[in-house]
Amino acid sequence: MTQLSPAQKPVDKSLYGGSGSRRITVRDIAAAKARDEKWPMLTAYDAMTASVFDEAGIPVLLVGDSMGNCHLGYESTVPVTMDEITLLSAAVVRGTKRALVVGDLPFGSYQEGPVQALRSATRLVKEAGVGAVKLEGGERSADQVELLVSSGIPVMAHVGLTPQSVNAYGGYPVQGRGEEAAQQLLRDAKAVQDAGAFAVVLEAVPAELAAEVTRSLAIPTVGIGAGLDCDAQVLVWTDMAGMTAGRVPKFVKQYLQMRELLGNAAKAFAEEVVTGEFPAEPHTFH
Ligand SMILES: Nc1nc(=O)c2c([nH]1)NC[C@@H]1CN(c3ccc(C(=O)N[C@@H](CCC(=O)O)C(=O)O)cc3)CN21
Ligand SMILES: CC(C)C(=O)C(=O)O
Ligand SMILES: [Mg+2]
Repeated sequence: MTQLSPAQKPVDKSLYGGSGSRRITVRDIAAAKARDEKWPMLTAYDAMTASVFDEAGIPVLLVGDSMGNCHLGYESTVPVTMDEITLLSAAVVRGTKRALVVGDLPFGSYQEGPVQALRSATRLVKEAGVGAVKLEGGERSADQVELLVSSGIPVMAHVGLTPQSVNAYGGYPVQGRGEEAAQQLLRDAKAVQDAGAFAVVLEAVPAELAAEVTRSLAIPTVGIGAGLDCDAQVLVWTDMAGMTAGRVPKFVKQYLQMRELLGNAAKAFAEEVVTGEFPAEPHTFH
C-alpha cells in the first residue's frame, strides 16, 4: 500500500527564485504571505509556453479562460467550454514540473450552484491534474468556494472586474470606484476568504482600494490593474510578451515585442523560400 506523504515543508527560500524541484502547493502560497513576499503569476495555454515559464521560475501558472480571446479566437471569455479548459490545462500540467497550475472555471460551469461547481472543478482536478481552480465572483460565489474547499479542492477567487460578466457590464469598466462600490468589493473579498479561498484576484480596481483589501485579508491578493500593493501580480502572457493582437488594457506592460519579432521571422523564412535561399546545404539530405 502507498504511504501517505507527511505535510510538505514549505519550499526553500522564496516562491520565485527559490529552489526545490517539487511542485508548489497552496501551503507554500500561504507561507509567502506570512513572509510578506511578493510573487508573479502568468497565464499559460499550452505545454511549450508553460515549460518556458516554469523554467523561468514563475511559481503559479493560470490556465485562464482568457484563452478564449488570446488563444482560441473568440471575442471574449464567454464562449470558453469545460472541454477547452480541460484540454489546455492538461497540456500546461504536462509542460511543468514546479509551478502550481490553476485552472479557470469557464462561464456557465459553476453559476448554477455549488454542486455544478464541484462537478466542474473535480473534472479539472482529475482529468487535467491542476492543483487548484479559479472562479469569478465574491459574495455571489461564496457557496461554491465553500463546497469546493471542503471537498479538498483549493480555490483562487476573483473579484473586482469579472470578465465573464462582459455582457452585463457592457465592456470592461474599472470596479470599486465610489464609497458604495468600494464597500461591496471589501465584502466580496472577505466573503471568499471566509469561504476558504487560498488567494483572490483583484482585477481593475483603484490601487488605494486594492491596498486596503490586501491589508485587511489574511490570504494573498493577486492584482491585475490593481496597483503595486497587492501580494502578487498576474498578467495574461500574450499581453506581457507583446503577442496579443490589437489594443491591450491600460494595466498591461509589454516586456517583449513578440508579435513583431515572430512576424519578422515568418517574413525572413518566406523571403528565403521565394528566392531559393532556403533550404541550403546544411538543411539538405543526400
Ligand atoms: N488579452 C487579454 N488581456 C486581459 O487582461 C484580459 C483579456 N484578454 N480578456 C479577458 C479580460 C478582459 N480584460 C480587460 C479588457 C479591457 C480592459 C480595459 O480596457 N479597461 C479600460 C478601463 C476604462 C475605465 O473604466 O476607466 C481601460 O482603459 O483600460 C480591462 C480589462 C482583462 N482580461
Ligand atoms: C487575467 C486572469 C486573472 C484571468 O482570469 C484569465 O487570464 O482568464
Ligand atoms: Mg479568467
